[in-house]
Amino acid sequence: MGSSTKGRTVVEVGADGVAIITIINPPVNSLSLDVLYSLKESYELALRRDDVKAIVVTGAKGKFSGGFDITAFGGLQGGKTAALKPGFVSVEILTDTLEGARKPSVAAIDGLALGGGLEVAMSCHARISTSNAQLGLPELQLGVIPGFGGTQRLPRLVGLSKALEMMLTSKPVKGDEAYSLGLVDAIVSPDELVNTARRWALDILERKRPWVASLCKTDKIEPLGEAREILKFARAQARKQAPNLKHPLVCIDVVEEGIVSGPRAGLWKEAEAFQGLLHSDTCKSLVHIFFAQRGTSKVPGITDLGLVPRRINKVAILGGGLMGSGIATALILSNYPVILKEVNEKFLQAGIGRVRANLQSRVKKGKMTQEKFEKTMSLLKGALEYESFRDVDMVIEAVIENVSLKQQIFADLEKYCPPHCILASNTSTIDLNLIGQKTKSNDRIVGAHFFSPAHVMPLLEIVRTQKTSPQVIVDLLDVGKKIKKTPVVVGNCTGFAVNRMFFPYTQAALLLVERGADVYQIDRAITKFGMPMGPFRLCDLVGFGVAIATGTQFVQNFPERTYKSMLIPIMQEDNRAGETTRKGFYVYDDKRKANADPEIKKFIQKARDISGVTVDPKLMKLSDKDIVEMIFFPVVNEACRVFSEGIAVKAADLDIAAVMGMGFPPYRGGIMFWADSLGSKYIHSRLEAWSNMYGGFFKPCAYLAERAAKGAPLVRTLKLFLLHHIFGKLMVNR
Ligand SMILES: C[C@H](O)CC(=O)SCCNC(=O)CCNC(=O)[C@H](O)C(C)(C)COP(=O)(O)OP(=O)(O)OC[C@H]1O[C@@H](n2cnc3c(N)ncnc32)[C@H](O)[C@@H]1OP(=O)(O)O
Repeated sequence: MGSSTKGRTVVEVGADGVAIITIINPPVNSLSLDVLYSLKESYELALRRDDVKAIVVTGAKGKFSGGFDITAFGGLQGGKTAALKPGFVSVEILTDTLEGARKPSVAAIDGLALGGGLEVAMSCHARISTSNAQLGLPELQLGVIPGFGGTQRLPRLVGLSKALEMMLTSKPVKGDEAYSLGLVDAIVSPDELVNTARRWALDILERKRPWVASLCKTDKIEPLGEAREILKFARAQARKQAPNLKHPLVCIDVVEEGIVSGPRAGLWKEAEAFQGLLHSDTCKSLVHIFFAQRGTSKVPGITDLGLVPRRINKVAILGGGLMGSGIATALILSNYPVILKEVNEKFLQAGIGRVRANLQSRVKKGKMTQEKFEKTMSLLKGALEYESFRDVDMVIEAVIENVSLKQQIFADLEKYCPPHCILASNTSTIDLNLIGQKTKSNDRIVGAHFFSPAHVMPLLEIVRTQKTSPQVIVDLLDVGKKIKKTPVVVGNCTGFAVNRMFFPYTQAALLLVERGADVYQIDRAITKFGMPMGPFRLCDLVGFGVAIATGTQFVQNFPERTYKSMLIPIMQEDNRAGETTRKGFYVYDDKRKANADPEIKKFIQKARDISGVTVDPKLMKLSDKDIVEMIFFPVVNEACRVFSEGIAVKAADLDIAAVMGMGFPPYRGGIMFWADSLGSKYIHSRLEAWSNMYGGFFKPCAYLAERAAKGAPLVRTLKLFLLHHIFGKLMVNR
């Protein structure tokens, strides 16, 4: 491989006359431009050589291909890489060279065939797969559509409904399902894969098996009238599920073109649409999220030290409440033996019952067999004493947010757990230094902040103090990966990254309502923007008790920028505490459907009287855009503080924290990415103006002011940021 090339294919011709073309581009054999050119050359070579009778395409090291090289998107978008002629890959290489070849070819698929990878495989004349291989077209999760013929070939192989489902959900299918769908022609073990494929290719040549060009198949495509109905339904679903996204609709249009005007016309429409979507903001945002998510487990100064994660054989959890039982569920689901400790038998049984219910719901949904359920449950043991903690490697404390209780627990843990044991707390707000104050074990104390429900939500905030050892972080990152969480490593402060960024979200909403804005218009505007729910609906869901407890932490720690509204406490006094009491900002019917409640006007008036604020006519007729900005710019402001204080090392980590912890729409790229799309100057000027009108809550922080003054983006490159930090420290130390 030349030093400047990225990946290649190699050709090896066997004595049986079958040329094996292997894609080599670690780690996932992605299809870089170099790989694609090389694939074309390898095919041309195999077609030219008289000793080659048939062809097998496969991927090195048990992975067929993870699809088009996503790292190349940036270059194509920024014009640094010359744009490919539309149709160059889908028509010239895959259709004319591979599918149109006068020698048969078979794809031998192990590991994964995703996106462009599956599109290459579908251009071969047959596909052999292993049962565990993953096959899919997940391009829509990146804001584009399949661009190498997938929109045309997949419907012809598996039928329109299934193809649309696979593309619109981006969910791959396993080899076995692919076989039953007709996407692959046989399932074999990895050892037999290439040999079966080469035999299959020769059988095609000898007309013992059919020579199928997927693009010409018609048997799986529904008659036109029926197809139109399916497409209509898919469009309605896409509009409902993702009203802010255009590319799912483009995908459906492109599929339709192939059905109405023929696959060749479909290929051209696909090629043009792909080029257009590649340059969309949605694609740029989603590609950013793709890499940001993978970047969270790369922590400078921690994961680059060459430390190897230690084996965690057994975990203990303190507290079987909602959080503790959720964490226990997540751990046993990934085969960790768990001890769940409670203070008495009644609480213990309730905790174990919650874990059981979590697993049973998977059985009910058909996601788990009864046998697996029993096996998983057997990993959980209950305890009332610390005796069984003598051989645990990690403890996660998940008791109520009470500092002295936690201090006592950590002092006890130090006595009973082995000296190597990681002592983690699931606190969402309390300073970890305070929690560990009565111990000498601060190097192994760490925050493991899960989000509720812990066995479902994908984020794990790993909180390090200045004393937490890098080994402990590396260990916890590994556990996080094994239980399928996306970890974000952050520094220690009130609320850490997610809750700290999130607190202005509700605060801004309360401020606006007290000054005349409408509760329900705010929630509508925010959900239209793409949040799963608005701030008031969220308060109802979380419950007013929790909202008041966390709010108090922020009032105490950041008094200068906390908006002190009495609205929630006043409502709570009147026995409205959110969804659990069936009354909060909304009223809830038997089916838990939220309905607006005109009664809340009286509570708002009361809160207004206490704060002494008056209604501002301007805030009574805010546009949706104004609402989004007044709610989210304070969030951006806090994110800037979190970033500039070094609580998050990378701005991209905050993007992931916002998407996975707050439900910020990924297609807007996360909080900092979105802010930069609007510009620091604009955000600063808006905050400054509101700060003059409505007080310190909106005051832009120093970092935001500095970036705006320079007209610079909020996100500095990591290199510059680290230089700044190191240089700053040197200056302080002088
Ligand atoms: C024209 C075409 O139709 C357009 C396309 O093909 S677009 C691409 C479609 N393909 C995809 O969307 C697949 C994206 N990749 C994935 O879903 C997952 O990475 C995977 C299932 C392939 C592997 O998952 P997993 O084993 O958990 O490893 P994961 O950490 O995600 O990836 C391993 C590395 O491969 C990289 N990678 C994965 N897919 C890649 C791709 N298609 N291009 C470039 N790099 C890729 C990741 O960035 C990561 O790099 P890092 O180690 O430097 O962080």
